Amino acid sequence: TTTSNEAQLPVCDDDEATMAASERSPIDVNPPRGTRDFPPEDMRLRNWLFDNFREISRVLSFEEVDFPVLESEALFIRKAGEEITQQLYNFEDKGGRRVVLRPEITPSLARLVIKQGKSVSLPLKWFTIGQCWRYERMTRGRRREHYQWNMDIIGISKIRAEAELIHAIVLLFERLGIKSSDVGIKVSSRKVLERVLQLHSMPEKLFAEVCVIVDKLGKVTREEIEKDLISAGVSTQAVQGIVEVLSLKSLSKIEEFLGSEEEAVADLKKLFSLAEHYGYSQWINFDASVVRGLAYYNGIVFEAFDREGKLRAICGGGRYDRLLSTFGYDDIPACGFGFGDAVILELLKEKDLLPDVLRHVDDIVLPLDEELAGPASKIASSLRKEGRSVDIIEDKRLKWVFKHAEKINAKRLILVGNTEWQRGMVIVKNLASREELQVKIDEVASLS
Ligand SMILES: Nc1ccc(Br)nc1
Repeated sequence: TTTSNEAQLPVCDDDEATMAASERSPIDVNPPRGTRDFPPEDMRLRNWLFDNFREISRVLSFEEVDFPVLESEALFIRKAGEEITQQLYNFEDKGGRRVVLRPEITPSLARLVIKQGKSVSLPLKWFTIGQCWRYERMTRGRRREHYQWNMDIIGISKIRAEAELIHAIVLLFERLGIKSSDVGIKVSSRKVLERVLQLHSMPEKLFAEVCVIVDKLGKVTREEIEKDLISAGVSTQAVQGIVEVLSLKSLSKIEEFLGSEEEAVADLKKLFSLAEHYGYSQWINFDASVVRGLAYYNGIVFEAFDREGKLRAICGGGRYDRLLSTFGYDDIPACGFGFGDAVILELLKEKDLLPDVLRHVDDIVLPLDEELAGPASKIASSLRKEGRSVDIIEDKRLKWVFKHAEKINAKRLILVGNTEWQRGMVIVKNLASREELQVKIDEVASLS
């Protein structure tokens, strides 16, 4: 009851709970717009892909790290007009802090490198697989989250770092059955563009914004790109210089254009030479139009693409030697890549390379009567302690159990029956050979 000066309390949980289900308006059971659920069959495929990411990270001797999906918005405030910063999933938390669901991993990794400071010895080779977010108006109906495998090398200024990262990507493709005839990796260096701007006396501060604009090549018209460059303050001569250099189709043409002393040329020659020794030359090719869309790259950049040109970039990355100073700290040379979980699966589907990731269980334990629930538990427990996966089934007819066993690819069916139990035995049915044995209870677990 309430006195006159007490506000009428809202309907309390009990009332809500006692309301008949039919009176509640049903909640929407779909996940939030642009996000995905992973039911078992999708989760098995995702785990299969991530296990491959982990295996390549292992053979490259990278260490796994992780970061919060929630980050300070300050980590991603950049002025270069990147799509990624224009689509921040940002908000103010209950403490009034400006936070984001991270759109990428690299800034978090840089933050941890800074935080760990002198306590870690360089070089660092870190990897992670993490969910990244963007808030895009759903007009385009694109996803708002995806998982990215990130590999980063911190503290190596030599081209070895880029060569190692590309090796990881190539090994991953080969491990998944993808061939160099299916996929290529375009390689260039932002130092090419940087030099063109210098030759046209363009201010250094325009560099990042120019790269972000030029990255739209192939996505928007050339006219739009030229217009954006002009409005960013690039002179018409510099725009022509950019257009000319981006159309050069070979490293030798770049060398002719910039001169063989250019750092960009030396870097790229070194990378292609190392590629020969790694044995992955057939996977990479120079393409001056590759700049990638992140503001902080300053050197070699690369991206993998399907040669049929049906899909978006499969992965991409590059050198970012000057990221840490944008956070107010001393720079440390770094490079890395991000590899999303979506395009690769589209490619594998296209190439009919998706695996059959079926559910597998070792044993089904079936008590044949109610009062055998305990004995069945004892059997299951002993099997599980031996590391066998066990599915205890109750209240199901044998016909259903055999169907279920086939669906989950069970190896054995263990029937716990009264008569046998009284004699200290159970029935073990090998579902592949159909062989049936009576086995002593304490020998079931050791029987493989
Ligand atoms: N950066 C980013 C985040 C989320 C998705 Br989906 N795509 C790109």
